[in-house]
Amino acid sequence: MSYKKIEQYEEKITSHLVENYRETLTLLGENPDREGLKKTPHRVAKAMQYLTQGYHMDPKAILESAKFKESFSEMVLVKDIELYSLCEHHLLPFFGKAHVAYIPNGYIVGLSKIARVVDCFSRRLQVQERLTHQILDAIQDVLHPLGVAVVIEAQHLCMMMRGVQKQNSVTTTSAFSGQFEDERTRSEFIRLISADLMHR
Ligand SMILES: Nc1nc2c(ncn2[C@@H]2O[C@H](COP(=O)(O)OP(=O)(O)OP(=O)(O)O)[C@@H](O)[C@H]2O)c(=O)[nH]1
Ligand SMILES: [Zn+2]
Repeated sequence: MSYKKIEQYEEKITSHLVENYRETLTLLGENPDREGLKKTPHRVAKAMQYLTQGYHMDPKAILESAKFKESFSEMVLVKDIELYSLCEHHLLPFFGKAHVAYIPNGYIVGLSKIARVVDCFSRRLQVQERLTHQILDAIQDVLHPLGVAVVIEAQHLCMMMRGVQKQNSVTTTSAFSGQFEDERTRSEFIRLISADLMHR
């Protein structure tokens, strides 16, 4: 599809979303024509398209774009990558941090690309477990490293604002491959993500 055609297609989707959000406001008992709400359907449509833009991103292309041959073979850890996602059950946000490590096997990757892969999968409708595995699989498939580890700690607004209403619960999910399945390597990773090294 040409750039122009993609733009036209996206505008069409936006205008359908706007119509839907106008109707939603009415169904919720609001008047979508009152001053403060006039532009709201358009704003929400744009916001939701932004928050789900990950569907149009290719995580493998992101990683391939900065993959470098290198013989370094110690653990590389990018921790505290903030993430914002939407739970697929309620379309409410969940947010927190991802910690991602890999052990290179001939190739390293630009560090920012790891954070971009986290964004690429976060900006979709998700469950935290699948998000964790998708990040691991993308890195595994492109870099073929000796191992990958992903830990995500997140709070879910669907558990805080509604439903069970627990304000302080944090959900931790993890996925490990290769050398991280070994107890010693995994413990080293856990020690590093738990340590406040920057502030010593
Ligand atoms: N495993 C998993 N569950 C999630 C995630 N995000 C939300 N949930 C849960 O999805 C479940 C959906 O359960 P349902 O019983 O169908 O929905 P519900 O009636 O709205 O549930 P309550 O939240 O308990 O009121 C809830 O238990 C949510 O807490 C996630 O990332 N992973
Ligand atoms: Zn939810």
